[in-house]
Formats: sequence, structure tokens, C-alpha cells
Amino acid sequence: MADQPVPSFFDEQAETLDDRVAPADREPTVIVDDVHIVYRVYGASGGRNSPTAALSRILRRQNSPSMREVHAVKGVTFVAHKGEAIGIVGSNGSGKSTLLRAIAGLLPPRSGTVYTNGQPSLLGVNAALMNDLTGERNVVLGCLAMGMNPAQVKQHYQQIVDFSGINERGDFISLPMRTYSSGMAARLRFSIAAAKSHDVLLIDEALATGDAAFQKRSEERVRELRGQAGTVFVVSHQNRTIRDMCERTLWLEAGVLRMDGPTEEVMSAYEEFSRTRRR
Ligand SMILES: Nc1ncnc2c1ncn2[C@@H]1O[C@H](COP(=O)(O)OP(=O)(O)OP(=O)(O)O)[C@@H](O)[C@H]1O
Repeated sequence: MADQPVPSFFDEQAETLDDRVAPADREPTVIVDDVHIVYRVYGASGGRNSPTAALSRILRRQNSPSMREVHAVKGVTFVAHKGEAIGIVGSNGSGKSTLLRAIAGLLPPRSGTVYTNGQPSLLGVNAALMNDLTGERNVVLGCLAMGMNPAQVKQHYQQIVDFSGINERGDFISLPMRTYSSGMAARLRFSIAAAKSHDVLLIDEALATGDAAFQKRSEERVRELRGQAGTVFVVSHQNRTIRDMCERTLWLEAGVLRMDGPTEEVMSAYEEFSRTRRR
């Protein structure tokens, strides 16, 4: 997975991809080319997974009888450009998070390729912060991990705490993260990540966890981040969030890209699909 800028390659590649070719005036930031992602699940049928049985299989060079494969993303292809905010929608288990993790470089595709022009940052509900450290220490660690120097951390610290709203009802920032509600923790994670502009920002449901005021602040911030030249991907089950923030949407169903186009068109088709499925 490329994390180095590769502009010349991008220019060439954009010309060879079929009808999803990047228009000449827009710079591609992410190219997903016929990507398949397959998970291997061990112990799927239970039973024969004792260490002794595993050792015996290894000695006999046999595969685990209980290994199963889940084909989570099936031949997805698209090109994303600088300045775009792209929504990803689909039913539960349709492959949205898997696709984001592949763009972030955290999951190797079984086949196909993901090219990224710039460093993707995945901001998920599960993004790693240290539970036993205080919110305060996590802000510092998070900023350092994003490449800020100590002076920049100092400069951004108060702004991050204020944005998160963690201290609105008392001095919670000096308490360990494990004492936070899941919504508070998600707000802090978002606030840390949003303090910096990103080449490619991947947001997995993190915006859904805050209250209305926080959601409004974060939507504004995502707009600014887009303006600062990045590309933003947003996975959400909240159709309003997708409509408010993204002008383009990808609809995944059972791992297949069903639609890729202007948000309103895609959302109407997706909502119609969801309605008929419920009947
Ligand atoms: N670590 C894993 N190991 C095995 N299978 C997995 C793993 N993670 C996801 N899957 C499977 O991959 C498929 C896609 O899952 P994914 O989490 O990407 O879907 P999603 O669209 O993000 O779902 P949701 O809307 O419920 O969050 C599902 O069938 C899921 O069971």
C-alpha cells in the first residue's frame, strides 16, 4: 500500500481505468482497483481446535478443518479526488468498515490494489487511545502520534479539549479514559484527529456518537478539513449525516459496489432498497 506520494503513477493510472477515470482537472487521491478482501476465520465450526489437534495438523501439514473464508469486499473499483467528501452506505455487514480499513492500509486485499496519494488516517470508534491514561495524556500522545512536535501539541491542546466538550460538565479531562462513556471517548478521538489536516481522512461512524451540538461542530470541521485539500470518507448509518456532508456516495451491498454517484441519487435508491427489504 503506497503511503508515499506517487503523482506520476497516479497520472498514468487514471488514464487507464475504464469509465471511472479521473477527470483531467481533478487530482486523484485514492484509487481502488478491483479490490477483493477475504477474511479467514479459524475455529468457525468449533470442536477440533485444541492445541494438540492443531500441533498434529501442523505436523501433518494439513489446513485447519474449521477454517472458513468470508468474502467481505468483492471487486470494488472507484477513484476519489482531492477536496471530495464521499459517503459510504450499505446494510449491516456489507463491507463498509472493511473497505475503509483497506484504504487505510490495515487490511491487505486478496487481489486488486489500493493506491493512495498521501497518508490515510482512519478515525474509527475503535481508534487506539490508552484507557488507563487520562484524557489529557491521550490528547498529548494522540497529537505526537499524528506527527506534531511538542510546541504544536501545546498550541492545539486547549482547542482540542474545548472542541470535544469533555470538560463542559466538570474536569473530566484529568480522569482516565476508562471512566468515559463511549460517546465521550469517541468525541475525544474525533477532536484529536480533527486538530490536524489529513491527506485522506477516513471516518467510521465516529460522528454518530456525539450529541447534536457536537455533531454540528464536527460536521463543520469535516467541511474545513475538505477545504484544506484532503479527501474525506464517511461511513454512517445516519442518512442525514451522509446527505449533509457528502456530495458523492458509494453504496455497498454484500461486498459489491451497487452504486457510485451524486449523494441524492444514491441515497434515494438505497432508501428504496431498504424500504422494500423491510416489507
Ligand atoms: N475480523 C473479521 N473476521 C472475519 N469476518 C469479518 C471480520 N470483520 C468483518 N467480517 C465480515 O465481513 C463482512 C463485512 O463486515 P464489515 O464490518 O466490513 O461490514 P459493515 O458494512 O461495516 O457493517 P456494519 O454496518 O454492521 O458496521 C461481514 O460479513 C462480517 O461478518
